[in-house]
Amino acid sequence: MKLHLVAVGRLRKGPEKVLVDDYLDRFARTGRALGLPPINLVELDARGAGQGAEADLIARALPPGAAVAILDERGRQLTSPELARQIETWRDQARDVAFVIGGADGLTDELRARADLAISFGAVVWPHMLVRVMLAEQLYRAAAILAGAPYHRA
Ligand SMILES: C[S@@+](CC[C@H](N)C(=O)[O-])C[C@H]1O[C@@H](n2cnc3c(N)ncnc32)[C@H](O)[C@@H]1O
Repeated sequence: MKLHLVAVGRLRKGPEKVLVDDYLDRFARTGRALGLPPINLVELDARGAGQGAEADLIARALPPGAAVAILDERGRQLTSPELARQIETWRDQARDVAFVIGGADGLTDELRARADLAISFGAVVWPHMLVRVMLAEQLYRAAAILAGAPYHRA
């Protein structure tokens, strides 16, 4: 299994980068004992070329055969344990997974149609850099749930 986080835009030095790096480090440490690999962050820079150019970059970044989990406000609002179980299922199937976060222009209908899962963090639209932070935290939380660690207390 390989895990990829495919995101439009480059995160510069700043609070969001500190948080993303921290949660991805924690995921790597907690996931090791669970057979979960570190998350490979793929940053795509379309330099404001628009949704079509971003879609092309995303399509090229998706490993063949990988399950595609897009972040989309119109998607499903999973509980954290549900996300953890989904990741466990992909791990048990030895399935590669690509989590995809769009840029300012969002994701295309084509990508929405081909996605295996669309994850929503609520009906409101969040800035993509904050979605990256929230996803990194939820992935770490998922690993903590699977490990039975006390981080998740709900
Ligand atoms: C600024 S938003 C793009 C908004 C764009 N106007 C649209 O209609 O999709 C950038 C990216 O953040 C993610 N995103 C924003 N809000 C979200 C939410 N509530 N749940 C999940 N992902 C979200 C999506 O991947 C989106 O493509």
